[in-house]
Amino acid sequence: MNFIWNVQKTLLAGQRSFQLHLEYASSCKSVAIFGPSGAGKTTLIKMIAGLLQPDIGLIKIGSCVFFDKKQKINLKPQQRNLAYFFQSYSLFPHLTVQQNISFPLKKGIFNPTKKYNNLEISLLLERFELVNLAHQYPHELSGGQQQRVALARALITKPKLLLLDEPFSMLDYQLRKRLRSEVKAIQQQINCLLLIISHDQEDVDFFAEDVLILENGKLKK
Ligand SMILES: Nc1ncnc2c1ncn2[C@@H]1O[C@H](COP(=O)(O)OP(=O)(O)OP(=O)(O)O)[C@@H](O)[C@H]1O
Repeated sequence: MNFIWNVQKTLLAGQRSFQLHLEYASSCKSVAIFGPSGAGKTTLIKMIAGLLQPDIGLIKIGSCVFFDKKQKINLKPQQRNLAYFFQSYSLFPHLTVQQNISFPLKKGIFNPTKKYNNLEISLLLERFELVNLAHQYPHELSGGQQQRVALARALITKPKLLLLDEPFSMLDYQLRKRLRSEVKAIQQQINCLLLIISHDQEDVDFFAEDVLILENGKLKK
């Protein structure tokens, strides 16, 4: 199985409480999570990323147990070998496009230098149509250009799991189509699993071998 989880989580905000209980197992490589606003999609993906701890349960991705309450296993986000692209992605404002993309590769305390270059970065700049913007700073970019930089940054470490939360929302139709193909090609090349949250049916049709429909913290399907 590639994806296994059985998790429960209660979130409290004032008088409101949201209860999530999801059980799933699949040998698919790409799964889409679909559902109305507030259904629990981001909550689930945050638990998989290690940013939110389930109250009880188990999360196993590929051969790696990320979380197991009974066995007291809870890997840190950086131990999970994943990349998480989320809606309010933030680029480092003082770093250029190229430096932002290479940031996850940096070793030690220094930021990547502007001259830092390697083949992977050049390829990603090309694939995400960022070559001409390599030396610009985030505030000089449009929303869609920033989104592409954040996607390239997510992929540079060749993660085993790619978590995408509305990855193409800021892009126009044609660019969206091209980038879907690029992301899929990279996914196949680095052989990683993919979980994608999207309200766009075309994203779902393009990527997903299986679709999970969430409603009010439960699986609909
Ligand atoms: N930190 C929190 N504390 C309390 N409740 C929260 C917290 N985060 C989210 N919730 C609640 O949990 C529920 C699920 O939120 P979640 O962000 O997972 O939904 P979603 O399906 O991703 O929605 P959207 O499509 O709008 O992003 C919502 O009712 C939300 O108000």
